[in-house]
Amino acid sequence: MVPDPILTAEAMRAAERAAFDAGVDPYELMERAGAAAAQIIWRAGHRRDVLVLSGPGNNGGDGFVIARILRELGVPVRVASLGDSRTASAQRARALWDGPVESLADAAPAAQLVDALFGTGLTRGLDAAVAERLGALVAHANHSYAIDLPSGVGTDDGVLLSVAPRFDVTIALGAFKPAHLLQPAADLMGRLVRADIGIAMPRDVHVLAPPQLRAPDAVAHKYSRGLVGVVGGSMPGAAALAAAAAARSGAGMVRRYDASPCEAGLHAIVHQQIEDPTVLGDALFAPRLASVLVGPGLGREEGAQARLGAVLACGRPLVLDADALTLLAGNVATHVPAGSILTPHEGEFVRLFGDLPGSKIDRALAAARITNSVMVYKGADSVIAAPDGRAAVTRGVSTWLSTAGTGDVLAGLVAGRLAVTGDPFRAACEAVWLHGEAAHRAGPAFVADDLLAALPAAIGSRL
Ligand SMILES: NC(=O)C1=CN([C@@H]2O[C@H](COP(=O)(O)OP(=O)(O)OC[C@H]3O[C@@H](n4cnc5c(N)ncnc54)[C@H](OP(=O)(O)O)[C@@H]3O)[C@@H](O)[C@H]2O)[C@@H](O)CC1
Ligand SMILES: [K+]
Repeated sequence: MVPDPILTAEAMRAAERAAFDAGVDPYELMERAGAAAAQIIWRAGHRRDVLVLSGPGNNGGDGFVIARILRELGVPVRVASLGDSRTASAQRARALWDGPVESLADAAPAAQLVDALFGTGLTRGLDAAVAERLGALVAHANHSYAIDLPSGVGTDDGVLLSVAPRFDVTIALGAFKPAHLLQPAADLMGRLVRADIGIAMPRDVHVLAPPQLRAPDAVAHKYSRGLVGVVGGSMPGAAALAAAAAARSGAGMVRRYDASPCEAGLHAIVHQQIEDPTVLGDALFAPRLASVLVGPGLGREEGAQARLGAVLACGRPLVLDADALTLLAGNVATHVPAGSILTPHEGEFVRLFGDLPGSKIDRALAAARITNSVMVYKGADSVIAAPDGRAAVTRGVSTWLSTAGTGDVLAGLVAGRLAVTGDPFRAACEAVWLHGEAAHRAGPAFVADDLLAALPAAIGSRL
């Protein structure tokens, strides 16, 4: 499956320039964008009156194309603008609109509202009066559509430059932009649709796509399918959740190494109680271990630090989560073996990497480069980033995942998929997708344990 690209405003302009260099007429691109958006609005099936708000740039130009096409389709359309159109393409689109143009301040509401005020060219927040008028017109409409982006959001980082309303539908032109996926802007998008405008684009940064998984082959055995080690510590519950997720990830076998006695858990999981970090280190040198997870339930006391040290020295592919990340603060650049996977949430990320500049995608990529490892930067808008510049961003993840233990389940899944695939970026992407899919299948108000039962079906859906 070809993943959906995510481009910054500058990368989008570069793709646009490349299309022009290849012979595409600049106005033709605006026609394509406007026509694609008009078709989406038309097909949404609401043919009641439309008010198109048109800004000074090319986003406003798209608005005039949309207005003209919808009117040709028989929809009653009015246009309100913020003033003159400033680009050649927008002026041409405006000239082809043969209806009146009202002022934004005076325009009466309509059943359908199209926001074509600002897109990727927005550099600062809207004037308060404009933002307020936009909000009022959206609130009045039964159906609202944002063209490319809701006016007021920062394209590249998803911050709100001014107050912006929530739309029913957002039509991303050409590519998704970071704001479509990153919070808080992502929350305003409503149903997010991408309109193809037929230009080539890089896909290093993309929306997390459903993975293509494989059933074990005929000669598979438990070791060839991947042996996962889960190193726990003083709190066995979190390690038990992680180990159970690893056991249902498609891996062949899971071994737990805890400091304390193990309470009853899955019989399929082998448990070893090892308190001495030297003995733990020796156990982890087992050549068959295809991945080792440490962090869930590790604790933060001195003994935990020693156990973490044994893991960092073991030479197996690592997944570092939870307490392991807290213990690594201050040493992350020097102590994390290259090729590991780190799974920080916001607080852990800041403790590890401080105040890195840029969007969440930029920060995840920078952290991946600093550690030469894959980053799973968790949240409502999780970003998976690799040191080579690839990144995948989640979309539409269940908000019910914000409950205790779901991070432990994800960490176990990541370790499991790492044991299966041997490829950190791919493993992280597969695990994050399966985790989100299991959450959808678990429905509302689930507990982390319920995700475990949903995992086999989530895997089955991608075979
Ligand atoms: N790239 C592509 O492939 C394609 C792109 N297309 C479309 O083009 C859109 C990008 O167009 P764009 O670059 O003209 O920017 P846009 O968002 O319309 O606004 C810029 C204007 O607003 C102004 N301005 C900025 N902030 C302001 C504020 N707060 N309050 C007031 N004014 C403000 C700014 O002026 P200045 O900052 O200089 O004052 C400038 O005049 C993109 O989102 C998509 O819809 C498609 O047509 C075809 C394919
Ligand atoms: K817009």
